This record gives sequence, C-alpha cells and structure tokens, in this order.
Amino acid sequence: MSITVVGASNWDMFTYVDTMPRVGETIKGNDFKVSFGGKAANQVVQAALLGSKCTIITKLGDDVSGVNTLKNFKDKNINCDYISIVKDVPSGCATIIVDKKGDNNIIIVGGANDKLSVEDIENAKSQIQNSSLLLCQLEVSLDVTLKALQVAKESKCKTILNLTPINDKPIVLEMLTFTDILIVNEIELYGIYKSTFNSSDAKEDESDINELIKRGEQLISKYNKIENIIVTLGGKGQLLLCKEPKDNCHIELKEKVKVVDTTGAGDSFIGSLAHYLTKGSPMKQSIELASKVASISVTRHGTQSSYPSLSEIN
Ligand SMILES: Nc1ncnc2c1ncn2[C@@H]1O[C@H](COP(=O)(O)OP(=O)(O)OP(=O)(O)O)[C@@H](O)[C@H]1O
Repeated sequence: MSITVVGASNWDMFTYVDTMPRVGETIKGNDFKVSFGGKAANQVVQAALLGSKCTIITKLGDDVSGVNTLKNFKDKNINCDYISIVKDVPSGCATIIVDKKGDNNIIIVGGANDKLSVEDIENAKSQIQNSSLLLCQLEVSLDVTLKALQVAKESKCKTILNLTPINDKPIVLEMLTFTDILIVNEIELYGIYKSTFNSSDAKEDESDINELIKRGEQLISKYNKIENIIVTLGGKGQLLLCKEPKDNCHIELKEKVKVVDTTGAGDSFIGSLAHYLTKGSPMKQSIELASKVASISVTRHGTQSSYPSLSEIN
C-alpha cells in the first residue's frame, strides 16, 4: 500500500515589509523566513507524517535549497530514489513579499521542476505501477503529468489529480480521461467546467453550492473514468460528487477551529486523503478524516510546519 507523488518541490522565501517597494526603490524589511513548499512536496510530506509509505518523483537543483529539501524528505522517511539533482539549475523557488496589510507579491521560478521530463516518468514506470495511488498536480510540465497518469492507468494504480494551478490547455482535458479522483476548489471547478464545455456561461457564483454540484455532475457524466470529484470549500468543508448523483453530499466541518494561517491547507487535505484511502477507508470517511487533519493545519503558522503527524491526531 504505497503512494507515489509526481510534481514540484519549492523553496519558499517570505520577506515581510511595511509597504511594497516601488520600482528602483531599496527598503528595509521587517522579517524573513524560508520554508519548504511545492504542492507535490507538501502533499507527500503530509501523507508521510501520517505514516504512509511514500515516494516522490521530483527534481532539485544543485544548490543549498536542494540539499535541504532532500534532507527534509529523508527525515520524513520518504523514498528519494526517484529524486534527481540537476547541475547548474536552481531548485524551484518562490519569492513572496508580504506587506503589513497582508497583501503579497509572488515570483515563482520553476528551476529544476521545469526539467522533470517524460523520460523521468518512463524510468519510474515500475514504481508508479506498483503503487496503490498516484497523486499529481499541474505545477510541472503538463506532458509529464499526463504521462504519469497514463502509466498509472496501465496498471491497477488509482490516480488522483489535483487540478491546480488551473490551466485551460486541451492536454488538461486529456488528463481527465486517466483520472479516478479529481480534486478542485470552487474556482478550479468553474475553470475546468468552462474549458470542457467551451462555456462562457455568466453564472459563476462560487458560494452557490447547488450550482457547484450541477457543474460537477455535468463533468462527472462527461468523463467516464472519473469516479469522484471532490470540491474543497475552505471553512465550509467539501463536496463529494459521485457517479450516482444520489450519493453526492456536502461534508461540513465537524468542529469550528481558530484559524491562524490557511496556507497549504489544500495540500494537507490531499496528502491526508491519499493516506486514508490507501489505508482502505471508504471515500466519505477518508474525506472526513483528511478534513480533520487539514483543519489542524490551519490553526498553526506555515505550510509543512503546520502539518500534524499521526501522534497528534486523536
Ligand atoms: N477556515 C478553515 N477552517 C477549518 N478548516 C479549513 C479552513 N480552511 C481550509 N480548511 C481545511 O482545508 C481544506 C482545504 O482548504 P481549501 O478549500 O481552502 O483548499 P484550496 O483552495 O485548495 O487551498 P490552498 O490555497 O491551500 O491550495 C478544507 O476542505 C478544510 O478541510
């Protein structure tokens, strides 16, 4: 029972300022923090913290952040056999400037993540096909993600696609023909609905649950392979959409928590969901358990640093 995650690892650098610098201006900042990021990295770390046997297929640069990221994966007992180090290329990184109002400017450099190739997936074919679950997002080249999903579906390995960052290229629609479980937030659901049905439909109310269910149902009947669509709704829980509309449900959060920082909550939820599904829990129960983990993560600062481990879940 193992999980393989394909995608990006990043080094997130946060600089805190009173006000954003203007072009050409040099200012003094108030604080600086670094943290591990990248959706694939976050998701695999959360699943591993809960005790799953995990592998990540990713690329790192030949630099200090690459060394630290590799150590972080090893410390979490994640299989690093399919991580390669790229010479003369930086590790993926995000420079995030946050002002005192909480507004931010973000610059993402793909670096080594952009070097992950279809050939890397071919080399990891047996790893993917011997896994119970493959987890992908859209942060690396889209042909790499498509290849990973295709390789998985040549075997019994289940596939989860987290459709973020949303992308309207036709290759993304092709991915949905190799996806068992699709995970989106409200905005991503509307995005994929529009590109699937070529629709410029004006009604796009992200808070209208019935409207979200309607769009999800149309998507699930369009793509035969998809068994479930899960729509994450932040503090409002999740929607679970199934092949049989009578099984659709809105899973509300069991208890209210004191929210400190929701960064990376989506990845905590997905990594946990992968963990509970591979342990054999039914879908609805897996969502409830994963939601509990993600709601602990929002009560703490940071991304991976906010993720609870098994011993903290009661
Ligand atoms: N305010 C909150 N209170 C409790 N739990 C929350 C809250 N916000 C998020 N969560 C938990 O985290 C899960 C994922 O959150 P969200 O819907 O914001 O994902 P996302 O939009 O994909 O987020 P991200 O920006 O992290 O990618 C939710 O389904 C829920 O379980």
